[in-house]
Formats: sequence, structure tokens, C-alpha cells
Amino acid sequence: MGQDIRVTLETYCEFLTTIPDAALLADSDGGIVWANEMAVALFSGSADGLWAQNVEELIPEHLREGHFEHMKRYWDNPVARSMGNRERLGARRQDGTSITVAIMLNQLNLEDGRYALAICRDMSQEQRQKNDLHEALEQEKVLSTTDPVTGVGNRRHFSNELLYEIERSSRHARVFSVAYLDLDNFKDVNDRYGHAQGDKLLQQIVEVAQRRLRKTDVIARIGGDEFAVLLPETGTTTIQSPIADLLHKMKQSMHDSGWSVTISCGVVTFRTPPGTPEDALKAADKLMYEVKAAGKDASREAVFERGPSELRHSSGTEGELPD
Ligand SMILES: Nc1nc2c(ncn2[C@@H]2O[C@H](COP(=O)(O)OP(=O)(O)OP(=O)(O)O)[C@@H](O)[C@H]2O)c(=O)[nH]1
Repeated sequence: MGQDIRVTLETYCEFLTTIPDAALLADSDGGIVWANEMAVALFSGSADGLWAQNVEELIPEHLREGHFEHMKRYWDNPVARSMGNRERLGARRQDGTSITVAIMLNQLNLEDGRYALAICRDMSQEQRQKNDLHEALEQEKVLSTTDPVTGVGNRRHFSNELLYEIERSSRHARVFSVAYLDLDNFKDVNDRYGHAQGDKLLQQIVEVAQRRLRKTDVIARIGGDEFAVLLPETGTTTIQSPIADLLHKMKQSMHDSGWSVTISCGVVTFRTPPGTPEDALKAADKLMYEVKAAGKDASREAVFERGPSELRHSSGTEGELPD
């Protein structure tokens, strides 16, 4: 009888040498009693090294405590676990490096004892590919909303931020403002000094804005020489100063660099939220356009309040900006 059991175990082991996955047999204390060549290659450098181990040593240190409990439960109520489930587990090689494995667990009930059979498939490469793909997608997401010249958000990013602000303002009745800035005579800089200098000028505009604006404000480049600024919690009583001051600083910076570039700007304060981000941008763009048509280098403001007249002009700052 005993010989039959040994043969059975041997037969098992013989079979397990032919499968393409790593196979381990462990006793109820977790001691590894046998491993196939794939398991030796996966977890260790030598068969002796692996056979002398306890399965616990193949578990990452931070998971060992949980594994002990898990093993106790498993021996009390052994349920076969297929490899098909999508669970991936961290494992530790004998040299301390980490791998990701899928594990099939089953119990062998033999007369000389019970053994746990673990078949492990190395999923490290699949996991690495998944991680790389996830990272690439995250990077792509950032790139798709970033302006490559200045590093600030692009139109898509601005629309997303604006949408969030519109929803917030609808829920909490918060006022916010949107400014549309278009550089005047920017083309001359490109034509006279080249595209690279034009890019530097755009970057300088953004640097000035980032120094002046609050952390919660958003500046984005939404076109060639067009920028939009979102100012949450900022209404007509406070709008004049941040945007006027920003325009003043931008103009000063252009002047200091010897560039004859000025700025046309339209600002709309939304006391009630607009329907869409595009509606908000369009309203500010329209004001900016009026400034352009009237001779550039100025800002014009309006208040939006849902009602019969919807957009109401409140004030305009023509020509020189305040010191
Ligand atoms: N350097 C640089 N120039 C750009 C970029 N994108 C667009 N432009 C240029 O920006 C200019 C925008 O054209 P316009 O709005 O007519 O320029 P403008 O001289 O400011 O015109 P006004 O607004 O009427 O004063 C064009 O010359 C484009 O080639 C960019 O990424 N870098």
C-alpha cells in the first residue's frame, strides 16, 4: 500500500515535470518537498536551494503574515483555486527580486500525508507590459491636454476646468470670471526675430501669469497667441484688479524685453453659470474681439446673469493700463 502511494506521488511528480509551468509541492507546514525544473528556474538558482525552503520564503515580506492565516484557512477548508481567475500575486525569488505570478492551488490527499500543489505561472512580463501601457496612457492623457510650447494646459484642458467650474458654480451659486487674452502684433515678432523668439515670448507671457495668478486660477494657451484665464470665486468687485494687474505686468514684461507687443482682453464675470464651456469662452472672446476692432491694447468687461439681456457690459479699460 505504502509503495502504491509512493508510486502515486512519483507519478504525480513525473507528470509535473512535463508541464510548461512552475510546480511546487508543499507539506502542511509549508515546507517545499518537491519542485519541477520550471519552479527552480522561476524561484531559485538551484533545486537544493528551493527544496530546503518554506513556501513562506517565496512570499514578499509584507504579505507573509496574511499568508500564514490564509494557509491555515486553506488546510481547514481546501478549495481548489484555478489559474483562470484574474488575480495576480507578488512573489519573491531566492535572490530577493520580485516577480508577479498567477497561482493554481490544489490539495493532494495521499495516505502518507496531505500536500498542497501550487502551479505558478510567471506573469511578470505581462504585468510590466500592463504597467508600461498604463504609464504611456497616463502620459498621453497629459500630452493631449498640454500646450507643448509653454507647458500650460491647452484648449481642451481649459474646457475641462471650465466645465468643472460651471458645475461647481451651479451647485454652490459661486461667481467666477473668464478672461480671453489675445496678443497684439505678435506676428511682427515672428517675422522679425523668428519663430523661436516668438516661442520665448509666449513662454514669458505664461511665466508672468503664473507669478501673478493664484494657485486656483487656471491659465491655458488656447490658440497661437491666445490665452484664457479662469478665475474662480472672482466677481466684478474683485475682477478689475487681478486681470488689470496681470495685463499691466505682461505689458511691462514685453516692454522690458523690447517687444512692441500689447494685449487685447475680454473678461466676463458669470454670476449665473453659462450653459457650456464654449459659451463662456465665446462670450469673453466676443469682448476681446470688440477691443481688437476698436484699436487693440485694452480690456473690456461684462457681467453675465441669466435674464432678458443676459450679457451686460460693465466697464472697459481703454489704452493705458493702471500703474
Ligand atoms: N512663435 C510661434 N508663433 C505662433 C505659434 N502659433 C501661432 N503662431 C503665430 O501667431 C501669429 C498669430 O497671428 P495673428 O493673431 O494675426 O498675429 P497678431 O500679429 O498678433 O495679430 P493681431 O492679433 O491682429 O494683432 C501668426 O503669425 C502665427 O504664425 C507658435 O506656437 N509659436
